[in-house]
Amino acid sequence: MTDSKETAPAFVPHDSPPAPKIYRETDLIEPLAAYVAKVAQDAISHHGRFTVAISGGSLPSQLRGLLAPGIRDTIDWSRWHVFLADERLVPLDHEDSNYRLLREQLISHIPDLDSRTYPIEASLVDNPEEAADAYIETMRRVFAAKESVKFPVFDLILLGMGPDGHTCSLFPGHKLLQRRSTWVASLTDSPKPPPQRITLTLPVINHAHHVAFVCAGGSKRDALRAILGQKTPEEQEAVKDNLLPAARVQPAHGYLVWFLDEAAAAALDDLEPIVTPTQYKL
Ligand SMILES: O=C(O)[C@H](O)[C@@H](O)[C@H](O)[C@H](O)COP(=O)(O)O
Repeated sequence: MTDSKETAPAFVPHDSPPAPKIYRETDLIEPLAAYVAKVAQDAISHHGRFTVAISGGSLPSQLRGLLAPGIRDTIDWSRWHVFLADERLVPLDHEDSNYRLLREQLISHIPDLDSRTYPIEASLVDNPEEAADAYIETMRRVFAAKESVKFPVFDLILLGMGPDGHTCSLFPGHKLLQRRSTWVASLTDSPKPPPQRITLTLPVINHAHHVAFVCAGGSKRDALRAILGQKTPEEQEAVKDNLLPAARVQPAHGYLVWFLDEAAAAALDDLEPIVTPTQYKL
């Protein structure tokens, strides 16, 4: 079903956040690029810059539509500030590095964007806690946050989700899901390798103006149904027990959207009209 009245991304906080919007796309690349470009443009018009945090996995490559000439040239890249939503603690040129991936797929194609992209401190990859603290300091510099400012407010956080419902490096049942005040946390027991990582915490994610999940493929079927469908009592318990971290992503005053390809959206087909995926329109 096509939604012809797409609302423009906004930066005015909501008192009560709207229900998540679910976009179903045959190919995610173009609509995702159009969406990110629009959120960026609106952020820059509203407050002069665009702060974005981006996860790893397949996400950096799904952002390649931003480099298509018709989109790339419309973006004011000089106002972008790019963070890693989570990062594996490996050298920056390591094949597992999310920064390396993002740099190769996007950052290195845009002149000077590297100077406004914030990788982890390379010398701290063997010191997870210090790496997390150093990343908080980096964020504080960019967000100019005084000690009294509780959380940074990203314009956009782009996330993937694993088949187990993990997002960022927040894994089912992990104690990091309880963090209430830390901006960035470290872990040394990630079930998805490599085990040592840092990650934005749930309160930071839930303070963002916009959060978008990008999910492709059928492997996430069960998690998608549990999160976006009407929940069975068991699924409601699982959310309470932190077994589906992605279900805990609920921006308090912002917008949440899901970009699903056909294979992922098919998991929701028999849930209509509870869940009606639409197409993204500018
Ligand atoms: O560093 C990581 O491993 C990621 O940030 C992780 O949270 C990822 O986003 C999901 O596992 C989905 O990955 P895919 O998009 O590749 O399925």
